[in-house]
Amino acid sequence: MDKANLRRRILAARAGLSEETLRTSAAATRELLLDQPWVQMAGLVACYWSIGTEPDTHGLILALWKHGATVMLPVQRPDGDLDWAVYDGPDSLAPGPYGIMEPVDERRGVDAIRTASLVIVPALAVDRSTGVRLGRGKGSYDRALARVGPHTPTVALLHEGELLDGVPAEPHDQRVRYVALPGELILLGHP
Ligand SMILES: Nc1nc2c(c(=O)[nH]1)N(C=O)[C@@H](CNc1ccc(C(=O)N[C@@H](CCC(=O)O)C(=O)O)cc1)CN2
Ligand SMILES: Nc1ncnc2c1ncn2[C@@H]1O[C@H](COP(=O)(O)OP(=O)(O)OP(=O)(O)O)[C@@H](O)[C@H]1O
Repeated sequence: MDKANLRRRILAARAGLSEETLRTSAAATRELLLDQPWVQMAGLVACYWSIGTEPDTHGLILALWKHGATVMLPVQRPDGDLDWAVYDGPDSLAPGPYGIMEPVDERRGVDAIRTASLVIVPALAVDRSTGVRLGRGKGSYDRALARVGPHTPTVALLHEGELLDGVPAEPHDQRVRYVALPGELILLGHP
């Protein structure tokens, strides 16, 4: 299946998830991540402000922030690349492109992600054997993840059924090291 069809298939499946499933999945993923020492110890976390049927991050972000971590969220640039700005509580956000909430804080630049100690990204699917990530098709996270060093943990949040045996990959496609499913955190074994 090509990328466009796979995206459509996954978005259609997500559209069928109940509010209840979205809520319980988010809680399970949040607790699982917050239980990891390497998550608890991360001082600067790059995350995303979830929308619609994406794996929900709002509770996770609030918990990380309350715990004392600095959380950066993407700020969409017109060229498709991602700038970064710091979350400072629920009142620090305003709607940006695609209706996604973005921090009003100063922009830290596209390279700010290099300094994160933990990177949590949205994905529509991840390849179980290679870690290759399928995104929304704008290449934004391919550019952002290309700046992240090999020792920084990268985690894609997925719903059940989105960790696949085979995702179409092109040379520019970036991989993630972990996937977090509701109730299951998986360290992918790719080199
Ligand atoms: N929450 C979130 N923030 C993000 C991304 C993302 O995928 N999710 N991005 C990743 O690059 C960037 C924004 N790029 C985006 C590109 C396309 C669509 C998009 O196709 N949206 C659908 C509706 C989404 C839904 O409800 O599931 C649309 O507009 O029809 C969204 C964001 C940066 N911030
Ligand atoms: N490093 C890069 N610099 C500029 N453009 C890029 C880069 N990486 C990918 N692109 C472009 O982005 C477009 C979309 O790529 P692709 O379909 O692989 O996105 P994706 O990985 O699914 O989505 P995303 O990265 O936004 O989550 C492609 O046309 C690709 O050429």
